[in-house]
Amino acid sequence: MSNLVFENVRHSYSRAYSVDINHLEVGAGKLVCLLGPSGCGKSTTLRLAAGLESPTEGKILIKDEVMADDEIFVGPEDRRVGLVFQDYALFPHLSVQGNVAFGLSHLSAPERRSQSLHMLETVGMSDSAEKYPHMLSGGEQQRVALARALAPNPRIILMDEPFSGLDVVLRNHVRDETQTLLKEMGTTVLMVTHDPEEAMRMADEIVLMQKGKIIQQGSAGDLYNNPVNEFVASFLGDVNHVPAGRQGNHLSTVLGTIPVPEKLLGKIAKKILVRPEAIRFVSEATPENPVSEVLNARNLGAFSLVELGFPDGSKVTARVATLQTPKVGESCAISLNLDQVFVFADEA
Ligand SMILES: Nc1ncnc2c1ncn2[C@@H]1O[C@H](COP(=O)(O)OP(=O)(O)OP(=O)(O)O)[C@@H](O)[C@H]1O
Repeated sequence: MSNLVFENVRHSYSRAYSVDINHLEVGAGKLVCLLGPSGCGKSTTLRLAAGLESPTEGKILIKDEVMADDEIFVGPEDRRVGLVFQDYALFPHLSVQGNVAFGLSHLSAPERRSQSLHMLETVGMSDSAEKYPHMLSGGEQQRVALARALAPNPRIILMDEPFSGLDVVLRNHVRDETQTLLKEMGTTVLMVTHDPEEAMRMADEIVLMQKGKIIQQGSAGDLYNNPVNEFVASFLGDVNHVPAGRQGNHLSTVLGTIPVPEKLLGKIAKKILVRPEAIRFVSEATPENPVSEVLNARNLGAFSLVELGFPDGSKVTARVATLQTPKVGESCAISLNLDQVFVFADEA
């Protein structure tokens, strides 16, 4: 069962499509992240799901009920969705409890109070029920915003960059806590983020967008380990761009020779993309394990980034466990873990 479905949904603010999605599904109980660079259409997709924008074409369903198509448009107040925005949008003149009770107007006054207190307890904020939003920290306001969104028992929670107002230390803590809570409650979530690490940390599924379109959808592992193109490979993590020359069914590079993937036989590929962790140090140099010189090594705690130079003047960055960090000036033979090396056909 999917809680949210987009079918051939297009939307434009002016002439070009800001969103052009053939198919998007958010399964019940899943936490799905819309990820992509600024302006790629993430927030518009979320606003379409919320009913804050209406599609130019296509169909949007929530729990199999049509929310928008050529004839029907269900407004945001009737969609039974919960919204959490970047700035939390709490009402400053209402107490914390009043904020959470706001969306429960269908209940009697005592029921509203007990339901809102229950939600505050769930997010660990019941001690602050009588406080006002300005008396809370950013992380606490975020929790109240989440309680307010969850209180009416929505069919899906829509979150737009919900952690971007928090400082780095608090952000990691609050997002882990939020994810645990949402999972415990079995809530279905569609969340916007521009931060790949946040998406990989939180999402069951990532939907990576570019220029209004979905480029790839899958688990963090799918996108990181099997990117469909250079954009996906580079967006999810660092890659070295290494020039390559074709020799029959092989590509020859300063890092060694690798077989051309079957799907690219007959196509042109002038470089390979190599994740820093694909480069390993080996004890002996061979034609397949070329020698490099360590130009620089930065210790980042558990691992180090090591800059390697080659006789033709090219450089790459390797990521290795700090305990295995070589010394600057040392010569090291390297090998490649081909699972973290990507080759794509050149775009014409
Ligand atoms: N109200 C608007 N009027 C006209 N164009 C808009 C409006 N809102 C967004 N756009 C345009 O639509 C496209 C998609 O914008 P959207 O805000 O959905 O992207 P986004 O991926 O959420 O970006 P960001 O990460 O910067 O918030 C962009 O080209 C943007 O300039």
